[in-house]
Amino acid sequence: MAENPKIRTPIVCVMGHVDHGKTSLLDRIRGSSVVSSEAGAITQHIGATIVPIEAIRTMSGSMGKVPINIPGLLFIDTPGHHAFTTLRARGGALADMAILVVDINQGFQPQTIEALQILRNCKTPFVIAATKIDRIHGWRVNENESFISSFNKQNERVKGDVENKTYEIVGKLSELDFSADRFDRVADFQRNLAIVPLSAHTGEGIPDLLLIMIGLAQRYMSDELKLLVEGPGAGTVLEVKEERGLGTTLDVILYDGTLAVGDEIAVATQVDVVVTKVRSLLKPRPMQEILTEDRFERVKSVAAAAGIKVTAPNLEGVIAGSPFFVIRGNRDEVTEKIKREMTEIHVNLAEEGIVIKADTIGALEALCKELESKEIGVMRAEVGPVSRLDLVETETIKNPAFRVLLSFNTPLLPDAAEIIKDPLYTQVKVFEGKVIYQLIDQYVEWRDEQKRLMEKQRFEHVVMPAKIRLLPDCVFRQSNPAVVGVRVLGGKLRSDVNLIKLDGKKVGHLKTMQLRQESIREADEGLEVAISIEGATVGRQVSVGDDLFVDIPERHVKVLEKEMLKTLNTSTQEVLAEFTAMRRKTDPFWGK
Ligand SMILES: Nc1nc2c(ncn2[C@@H]2O[C@H](COP(=O)(O)OP(=O)(O)OP(=O)(O)O)[C@@H](O)[C@H]2O)c(=O)[nH]1
Repeated sequence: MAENPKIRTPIVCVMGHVDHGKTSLLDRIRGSSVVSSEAGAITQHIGATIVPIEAIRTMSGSMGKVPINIPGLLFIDTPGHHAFTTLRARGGALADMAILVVDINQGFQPQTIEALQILRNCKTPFVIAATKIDRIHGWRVNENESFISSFNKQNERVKGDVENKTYEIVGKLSELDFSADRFDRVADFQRNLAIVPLSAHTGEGIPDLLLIMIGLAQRYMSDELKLLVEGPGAGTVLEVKEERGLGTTLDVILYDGTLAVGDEIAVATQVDVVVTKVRSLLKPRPMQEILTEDRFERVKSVAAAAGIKVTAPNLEGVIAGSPFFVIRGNRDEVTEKIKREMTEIHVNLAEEGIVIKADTIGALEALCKELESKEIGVMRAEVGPVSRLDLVETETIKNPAFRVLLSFNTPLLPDAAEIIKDPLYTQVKVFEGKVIYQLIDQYVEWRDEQKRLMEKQRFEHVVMPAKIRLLPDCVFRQSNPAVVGVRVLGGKLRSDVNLIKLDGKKVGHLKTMQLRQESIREADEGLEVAISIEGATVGRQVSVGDDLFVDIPERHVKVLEKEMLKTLNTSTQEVLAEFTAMRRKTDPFWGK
């Protein structure tokens, strides 16, 4: 038995990219724990597997000599970050710790990064399981051995391969600001992530993984794991299931206190809180009794941490992820608490920002936190599918960059899907996705592109600096309008601008521009073009050989100097400097 029974079993969730081996790892851990325990020592659970400390000690042989006061580890059987974000306790993740599975041969994938972000935001301690080492070319299997012992038996090439692949993972993690190393080289587990190379198929490295998890829990989490065995049960609904002959049942992970038959309990439905009485508590039958009629074994009570099936009246409509509390004379307090947990997201909403919708409160919070870390404000965050009303409300957001709805893992209702097809109905931009960071990337890419387009439009209307010289023998018409040949000395000459002399005196309005009889809108430095000037007569306001500036309004100079300077070529920058120097001779603050 555990030396200190007051610490409860830490709850562990396995996460990682599709097909990287989450289920295989869980199966292996389950299988090995059955094999390593004395018959009957294993307690069966619903929706979860408890690996008792004795099993971990047996598996790890001499490695497991360290004093341990944690009763074991409880693995949630459903892997993935959806489970992680849906299963909540006290406004945070239900899982106390996590294992992030990374296929050592494939390295990081989109969902690996997403899981990392979720874990970082939830401040959940975790370990990296670098799986499938048995697939490394030339690997010699040493079934169920510790990683180090099996690694030392490999040839140099294989060793080098493992090292390189591990370093690739270290490198990727460092890009994401995590400091990590192979577990046996980590001195401070609070600062550095441990990477445990292992194989779910051969069991190599599994003892190391379990020991590291135990070590982490007992060194850094003892406070959080203090158990109130005597208190009323608190848990999270893992699944709502119809069972033959039993009706609607709840699979519950109890993380605190005790739960007994006859207890009054409170759980949430989509719209309300249900208070009901526990009819029975069920555990799966041990393997050897599987043939008996009843698939479940009835128990009178359970203490945390445990996975248990609960039957009771009125459970229809209860939702997975709901809080589960035993009521002991504090009914109102408990129902209020559940209502709060179901609706309250622990994030800061911004005054100006986008709208987000997600399938669960946990997912909503994860998305919100990630957006916050990227300094993207969220004005409204809600659980549920995207409705027409959501779009109508998003439409009222003034800033077009925020007139956006991110829909994470939740469907668009038909009426909403209908109107987003037609830009006449709604200008709301909707992004849908199942991977948080990809969803955010899509939005950011769109937003930056919109910004570029808007800037481009604005900049197109800015009068560009240019300096020109009237060429000799090129006066085609004296006046009304004057038509003359000019050379662009610098900058960018565009039509429809006012021309002035170098001392600021007005000349006239450059109306049109031609190059070899073709109308053009723009001429760069060095070009010789014919221009028409309204309001000027050659010989009066201007003469052949004169140099002229394009007159730039003061507020355009501000935009040019403050926002566009980097986009201007050297020649244009030089003309701008010359022009502003002329203006600032009489007014040093002109255009500033
Ligand atoms: N050789 C080898 N194959 C493995 C190992 N772990 C998993 N696999 C294989 O990899 C594939 C995917 O493994 P799963 O455990 O189903 O992966 P998963 O991450 O649970 O997949 P999803 O639930 O679809 O996200 C299966 O074909 C497994 O047999 C391992 O350690 N070694």
